[in-house]
Amino acid sequence: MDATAQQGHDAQTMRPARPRPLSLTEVARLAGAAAPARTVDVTGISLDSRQLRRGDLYAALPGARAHGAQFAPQAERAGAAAVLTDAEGVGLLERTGVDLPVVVAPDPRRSVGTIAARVYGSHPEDGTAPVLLAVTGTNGKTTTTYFTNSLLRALGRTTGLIGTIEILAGEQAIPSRLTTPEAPHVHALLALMRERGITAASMEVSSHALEFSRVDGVRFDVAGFTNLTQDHLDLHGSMEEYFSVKARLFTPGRTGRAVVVLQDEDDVWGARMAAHARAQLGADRVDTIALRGDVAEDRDAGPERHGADWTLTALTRRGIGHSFTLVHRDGRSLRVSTGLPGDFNVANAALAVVMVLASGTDVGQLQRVLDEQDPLTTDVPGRMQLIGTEPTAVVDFAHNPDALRRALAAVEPPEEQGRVIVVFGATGERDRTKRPIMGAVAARHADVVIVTDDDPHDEEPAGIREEVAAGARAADGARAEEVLVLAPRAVAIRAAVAMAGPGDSVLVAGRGHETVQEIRGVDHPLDDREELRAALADARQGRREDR
Ligand SMILES: CC(=O)N[C@H]1[C@@H](OP(=O)(O)OP(=O)(O)OC[C@H]2O[C@@H](n3ccc(=O)[nH]c3=O)[C@H](O)[C@@H]2O)O[C@H](CO)[C@@H](O)[C@@H]1O[C@H](C)C(=O)N[C@@H](C)C(=O)N[C@H](CCC(=O)O)C(=O)O
Ligand SMILES: Nc1ncnc2c1ncn2[C@@H]1O[C@H](COP(=O)(O)OP(=O)(O)OP(=O)(O)O)[C@@H](O)[C@H]1O
Repeated sequence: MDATAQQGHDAQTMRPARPRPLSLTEVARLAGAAAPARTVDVTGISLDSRQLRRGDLYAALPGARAHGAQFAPQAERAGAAAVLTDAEGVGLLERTGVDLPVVVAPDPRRSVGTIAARVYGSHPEDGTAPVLLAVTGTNGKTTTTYFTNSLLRALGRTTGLIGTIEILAGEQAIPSRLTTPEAPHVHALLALMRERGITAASMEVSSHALEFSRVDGVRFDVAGFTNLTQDHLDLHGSMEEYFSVKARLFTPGRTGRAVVVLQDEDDVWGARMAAHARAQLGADRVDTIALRGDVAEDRDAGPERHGADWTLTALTRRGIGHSFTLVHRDGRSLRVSTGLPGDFNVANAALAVVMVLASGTDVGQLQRVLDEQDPLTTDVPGRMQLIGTEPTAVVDFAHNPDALRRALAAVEPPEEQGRVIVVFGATGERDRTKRPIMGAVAARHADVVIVTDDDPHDEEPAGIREEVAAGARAADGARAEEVLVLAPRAVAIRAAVAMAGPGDSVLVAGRGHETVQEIRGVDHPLDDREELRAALADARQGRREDR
């Protein structure tokens, strides 16, 4: 076992075995700062004193709660070789009495990625870095990266993955903390992947990552866009700003090619992202996928409504999933199927296929792999995960209005033979505006709405539940007969199962693969899949005893 593997199960500690020492003078140059009075070589970079290793550059950055310079004494004790900070940080450093060489840059966060790329050698010039695929968008990033990972493996590649659920940089899977890790970890992981012989990697890129420079210095081969719907307005303020942050990924410094999904004729964001990508990268470096034929007919309607390169046709149900054909306007076509339920997984599967093609795969080879290995029928933990039948019981990660609407549609019993019962809540201290909207979506698409807790964080849980339930009660055109408010979550799940008949569907939404619920800084073990499984088993047992 090598040193990095011995560090255990935390992605934050994973580093390549052979960093490339970098002088502080070079650090200053990369940061656009004056040369330091004292120079020294650094062999790593960290923006967290708790994860710092001997010889690292400590990037002391301003944050929402604190300024990193406050933690410089801890960084010094951990063996920091130097500090990179801003003007405010210098003042704080002086008060701490830390005696390390310092580089002062106007906006140091913006140079962390470039410095990390150099010191870890994540993008060597000899072209031996893994082929890198990025997926961004409000929903579907995790699923699409699981799909690209599975396709690339089926094609014989040794693959890596960075995303919300886990990080794969070799044999071990490491649970993730963030959808996209901080820039030092991203570059360390990419360099480590190369050392371990990984030839292709898929990565989720969140809007937080783009806003906080977590993927600066990363050059992707192909970037994919799933969709843009309401979420994270607490960070971005407006949909326009949210779009412009996502659009940063589709620029020449960050990606070679782009693949953009066009949902339907009303999908302004997809059409705008395609136009933006074409303007930035050149039309021949962008592929669009129209999920419906009528979108493709817009080909000559101007840059905003540029028609699609690929059109999805012949969509049919296959088990609980779908099969379909992707047809290129030059006549090429691919038959694709996925065993994952939901129309949105058709979109995710199509995006994954076109991204893998765009990364340089031959159509014939890809078709063979699709036919022979069924790579798009792969498990994605907590995404439309079927826990039981009779009633159909599903755990899904839907935690915003669009995802919830689509997940509810996907669990609809055939021909109105049963009811839909949904259990969900909303996260505390995040986008409050989506709470009543999610309540209304649930009331319009489910027969019974059970509002409960998600991760309240430091917010009062009852208040969050009430905001969601108020939206459900006030919804126009509501289908729900009942809106119940029940907590804790395990009790809400049991109540849903207790009222479900064999032909009904129970959807437990919002937490997917998560295994702890955070309330006032304390993590409480909670896994929706286990709770639902246990509730179903008890209900079965109860029925047996009643007989
Ligand atoms: C809004 C946001 O992204 N915040 C991240 C950010 O926090 P911050 O800069 O405000 O940090 P702070 O606590 O004020 O501390 C300031 C600085 O001191 C450092 N520090 C702090 C304490 C200490 O003992 N030593 C130390 O060095 C911190 O590393 C930081 O650089 O930097 C921290 C350190 O890297 C992150 O942990 C933290 O993510 C928080 C936990 C978070 O929850 N982020 C979420 C919202 C997020 O990024 N989510 C997206 C996906 C969203 C989605 O699609 O659903 C993601 O990509 O995961
Ligand atoms: N293409 C899509 N369009 C709309 N909703 C989707 C799509 N794909 C998945 N979903 C819904 O969104 C939920 C989250 O899916 P997934 O984890 O793949 O997305 P994500 O973008 O990675 O989300 P997050 O960043 O919050 O983890 C799913 O559980 C499902 O309900």
